[in-house]
Amino acid sequence: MENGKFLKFEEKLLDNLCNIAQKRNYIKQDLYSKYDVKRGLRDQDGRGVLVGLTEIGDVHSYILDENEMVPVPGRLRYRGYDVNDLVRGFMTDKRFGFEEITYLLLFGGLPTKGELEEFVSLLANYQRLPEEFARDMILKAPSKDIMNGLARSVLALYSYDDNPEDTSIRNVLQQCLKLIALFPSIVVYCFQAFSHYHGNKSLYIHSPNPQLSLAENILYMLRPDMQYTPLEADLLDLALVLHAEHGGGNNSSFVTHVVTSTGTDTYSVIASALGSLKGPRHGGANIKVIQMIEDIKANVGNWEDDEELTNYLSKILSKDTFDKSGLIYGVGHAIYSISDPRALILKDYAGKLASEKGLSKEYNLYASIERLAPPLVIAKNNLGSKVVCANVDFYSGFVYKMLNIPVEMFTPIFAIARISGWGAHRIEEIVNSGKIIRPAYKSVAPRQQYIPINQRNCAK
Ligand SMILES: CC(=O)SCCNC(=O)CCNC(=O)[C@H](O)C(C)(C)COP(=O)(O)OP(=O)(O)OC[C@H]1O[C@@H](n2cnc3c(N)ncnc32)[C@H](O)[C@@H]1OP(=O)(O)O
Ligand SMILES: O=C([O-])CC(=O)C(=O)O
Repeated sequence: MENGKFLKFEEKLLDNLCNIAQKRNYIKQDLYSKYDVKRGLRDQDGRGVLVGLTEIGDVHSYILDENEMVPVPGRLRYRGYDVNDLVRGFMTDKRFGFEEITYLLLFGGLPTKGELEEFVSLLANYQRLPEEFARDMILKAPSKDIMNGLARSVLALYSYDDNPEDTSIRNVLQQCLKLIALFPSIVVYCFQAFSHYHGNKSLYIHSPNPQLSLAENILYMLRPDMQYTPLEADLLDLALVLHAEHGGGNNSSFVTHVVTSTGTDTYSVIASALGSLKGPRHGGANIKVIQMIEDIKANVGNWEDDEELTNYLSKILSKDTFDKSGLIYGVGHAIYSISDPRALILKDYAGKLASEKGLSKEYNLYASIERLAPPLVIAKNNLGSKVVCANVDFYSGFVYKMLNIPVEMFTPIFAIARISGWGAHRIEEIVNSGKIIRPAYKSVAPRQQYIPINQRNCAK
């Protein structure tokens, strides 16, 4: 078929197939309650269905009072340590925290000074990509999406591993450590390829510097002149620590457990987790928040007017504007209610940086949305007495923006952090050699008699 004709035929056929797919895949919504399906793996009261045990991360958001859930300010613990205490610890001592927290997540205890030094030097030795990897796997097929480039690179690393299928703890640990060390270079090179081939900018490929922390290396490789300030490196390090882990039930860590439970290799597992994190309802929300704020700035005449802002937020919720998903990004959380402790920390730094950089008006816009959006989300979704708050993705992008980090890097930075948690969860799943994860789906399709092809009617 000639090209023009094919395009018309294709368009009509796809429209038709799309209608059929929509209609034939629809399941009557009342069947979910009839069969007591735990949609989204949630119980009636919104709590997640208990599907596993972990010692890695603990997310706390309510207490039970006479069997009633009472919301409390959110707490996050890594291996039993409160994240606020961990952050205070390394920031007071003026050292970088991400490597130490990675050690804690993987090995279950805080390292001594000597243990940390050995661990840091191991990571530094793992941070160089295989010879020609950047040229062959990243620069030759630049992706418009850095998460896509990252996942593709992770899968490609399988081919450079002499022992990719070995799922012994020793081998998996080494694979995870190598990936943790390599993620900054892969992400930055994917970004450089994107900005050169899709943005017409000069191409910079700086090798990582083994003397620098992981956070410093991101900035060092990202910047054409390799320069960054201590404050920029400290804040990026803090952000990495805050994003490193969130229990076994968050979508990407659960994916890590699910895919690990099949017995597959580390590269397949981490690529799957990356696919999960990229989603706008999960880690991809940090990019969406920035786009949403730009959209609000362009469409709301006076951001300081609560009424005007509320009207626009309502239009976002009713799918009339912005990306028409009906979501106010950066708001709401599967577990937190009154507050997400990470959002509180990031908000604090966002406020300080904004006043230094003359961006207080924009900071106030964020703060207004944080105040105005929750009641609107609650009303729109009939959530009754539920409490909704800003999540980690709400202020993180604003902080990155003030550190001059490009928006395309936001979710990949989340991945650079969260791979520490994924590595720990993969090892925990293997050590405890769980069953293959395989929940049930009830079939609600009516039984059908086979119809020979010449007696069938067209789909309507
Ligand atoms: C790192 C992270 O993953 S943090 C989360 C990042 N994601 C976002 O910021 C996207 C915006 N927020 C959301 O979509 C949701 O709050 C989620 C996905 C984070 C959590 O969703 P749930 O666990 O379903 O939360 P919850 O039970 O409180 O939600 C109840 C209802 O309110 C809706 N809702 C919750 N938050 C929002 C929001 N910000 N905007 C619009 N609707 C919302 C949910 O979609 C859900 O509707 P449904 O019952 O029709 O599915
Ligand atoms: O726990 C969740 O559902 C989402 C998540 O990963 C986080 O907030 O860091």
